[in-house]
Amino acid sequence: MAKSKTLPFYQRVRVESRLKRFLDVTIFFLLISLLSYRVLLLRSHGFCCLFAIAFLCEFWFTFCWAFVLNLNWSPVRYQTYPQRLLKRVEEVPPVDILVTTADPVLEPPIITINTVLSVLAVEYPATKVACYVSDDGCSPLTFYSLCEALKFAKLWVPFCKKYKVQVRAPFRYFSTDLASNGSTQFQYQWRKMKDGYEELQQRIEEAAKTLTCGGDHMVDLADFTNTKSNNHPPIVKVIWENKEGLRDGLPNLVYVSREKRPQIPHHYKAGAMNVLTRVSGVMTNAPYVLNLDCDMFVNNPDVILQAMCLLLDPMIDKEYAFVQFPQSFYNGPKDDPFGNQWIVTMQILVCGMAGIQGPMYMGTGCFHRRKVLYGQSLNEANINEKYYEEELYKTFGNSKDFVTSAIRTLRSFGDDSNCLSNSIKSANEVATADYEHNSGWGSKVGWQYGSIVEDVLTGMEIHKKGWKSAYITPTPPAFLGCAPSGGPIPLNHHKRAMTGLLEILISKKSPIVTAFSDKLQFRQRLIYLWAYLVGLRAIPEICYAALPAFCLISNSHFLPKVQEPVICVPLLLFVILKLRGLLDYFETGQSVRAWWNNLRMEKIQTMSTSLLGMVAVILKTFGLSETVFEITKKESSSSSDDTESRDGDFGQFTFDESPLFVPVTTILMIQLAALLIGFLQTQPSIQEFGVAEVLCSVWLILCFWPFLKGMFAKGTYGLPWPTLFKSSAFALLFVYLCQETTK
Ligand SMILES: O=c1ccn([C@@H]2O[C@H](COP(=O)(O)OP(=O)(O)O[C@H]3O[C@H](CO)[C@@H](O)[C@H](O)[C@H]3O)[C@@H](O)[C@H]2O)c(=O)[nH]1
Ligand SMILES: [Mn+2]
Repeated sequence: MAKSKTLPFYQRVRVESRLKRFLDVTIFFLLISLLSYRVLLLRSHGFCCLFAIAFLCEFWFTFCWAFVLNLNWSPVRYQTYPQRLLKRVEEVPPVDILVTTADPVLEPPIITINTVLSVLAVEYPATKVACYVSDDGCSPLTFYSLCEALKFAKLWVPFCKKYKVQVRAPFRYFSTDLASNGSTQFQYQWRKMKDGYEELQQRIEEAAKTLTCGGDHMVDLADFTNTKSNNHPPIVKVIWENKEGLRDGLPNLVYVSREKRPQIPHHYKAGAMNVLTRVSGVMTNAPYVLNLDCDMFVNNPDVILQAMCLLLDPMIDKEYAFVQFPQSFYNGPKDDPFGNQWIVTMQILVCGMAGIQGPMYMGTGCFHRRKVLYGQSLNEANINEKYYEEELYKTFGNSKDFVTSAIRTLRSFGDDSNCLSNSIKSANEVATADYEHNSGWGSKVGWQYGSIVEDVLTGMEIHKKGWKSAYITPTPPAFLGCAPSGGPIPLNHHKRAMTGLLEILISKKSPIVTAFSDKLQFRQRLIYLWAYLVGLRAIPEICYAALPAFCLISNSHFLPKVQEPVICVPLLLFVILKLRGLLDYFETGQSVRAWWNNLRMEKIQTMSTSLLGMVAVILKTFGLSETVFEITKKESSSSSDDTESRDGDFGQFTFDESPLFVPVTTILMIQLAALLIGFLQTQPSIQEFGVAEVLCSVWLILCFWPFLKGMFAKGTYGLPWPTLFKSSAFALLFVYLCQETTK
């Protein structure tokens, strides 16, 4: 008995592998050897532009590998024990769950309400949960859907709790057939629920048609008359309040559409999160905040307890500022053809970060301590005298109610839930468009502005204060979202990330600039730098890809010839590097195919999205354009015909006229042209044949296979003419220049 009192709620387990360490170090030494070879060559042959470029690229690769080495060195995993927590903690703390949605077309409300339903049904006392939905689209359809979802929730939530349903997002739950082994009562209830959900779906579909022409609805939509998504007053509506305080009832549900005015910047998701933070602050003010994207439903109903194991452990030496769960996806196509299931990243790379100061904040599926979001540093135990009232108003804005709530938070006072309907007025006040004017929101407190990857930036600012973060990977996965399939969407998605990461690198908050004034751990700083530098790697990658082509066309070499012993170095490097990658895929139970798909997508992404991300940042720096948060289209694969069409074009690439496709098509054409020219030229003198260069070229063509197919396919599966035209122009120019320089 006494022993159970001292058992921790969680354990941090080191999971490093000797083999991987050995391979990582070997790769690093091979890279160094390659560099030394270049230096020797430059010394004996004198300066040569070709070798110099090769040297610079390889120097970059070595530099990056040092970061990777750091990342993979000491991974950890967390093991949680929720049962111990339940035994020892009498009253679990409240949590505010913040969900963002922004566009009823790109993010169909049926997806959002599934997330909301899964939130309302979590295994946690209903009195301790409040769900806030931010709607940046100011859409009556979203509001209507939420109201309808609430009616369904009154049946759904008790059903889930009674039968211990695992997946509590109805569209996923009903995507598998009824198991025949349940009791008859369960079977009856199951059918009833399924019918109820289908009706809900129908009502929303109908509303989508009629709302636009002003149909009559059971829900009061007066607030939405004469509103435009980018021009409207704040709308805060309590959809449900758990007035009686029933632990088994339904959690509070609040709809928030912050004020938008065309001339006032709204800072996209970061802005929406800050409004939600304030609205929830004046309403329920829970000490913990979980935020979810509208497509990330709760897949593991125990998730809050899991997080609490880390946040509440009495034996924690240093408090964790936030607890991040992995971003995982449902319904991923087999073998991850678009490389966006992130399995290795989530299961291996992030564990590497967890072994240092902690994972980055990934924007969704993360529990934050509210006081940390309010700017508290580690060891600054409670709000102290230095916070004069005046200063608080300066930081948090001019709402008395909000500042009062913030003081409670910063002083770690207990529960202070208000009656929701009484706080509507202050909620509207803090959701106005100019509320943040001249305040600390977006810089000192809350979600950070200045980059379209607000999450990484916000997390870094927290780490800079000396806080740690933790990472839990429970089975079944805590949250599941939808990953975009095929063609342009994942590339655009990636481009946005690249743009945002570069924005941080060149900003005032860059970890290089603040190196002497912040509390980032050295190795954690390297991790952030590595993430930001990824955005720059298009240049060395593209240059390196051009080298073999150049050599084939101009009949020269940048790699050792086959008969030279030193050829072993690049050869071994290549083989070990690929095997090392493969190891991670085997470890996470994936196939060789998945490894290959990810490998080639990474190549494709580097050369297209990183490049265009760089261009976007350069344009922003010169004030020529602004970076925009383009919302990713979410597929509602809830209906069965959707799944069929998905299977139909399974894994196929689709293209459009986006400039994103030009760089890769160009490089592909250059390789093809180079091989052709190379073979024609080397006929007479077999001696000069650059085997290594040919292999490089062929390897690239294999990586770009979907594009090669796209050059000959039709419709959306084919590369459009303008893209082909632009790319061939660039490729011809390259060939011409190569021949000119060797004349
Ligand atoms: O003006 C906006 C734009 C977006 N969103 C919401 O932001 C979320 C993420 O948008 P999405 O288009 O799905 O972006 P992703 O690239 O999938 O998001 C990843 O990258 C973002 C930026 O790094 C993170 O914030 C996300 O959590 C992370 O999932 C969605 O819920 C949107 O509704 C808003 O609320 N307001
Ligand atoms: Mn998303």
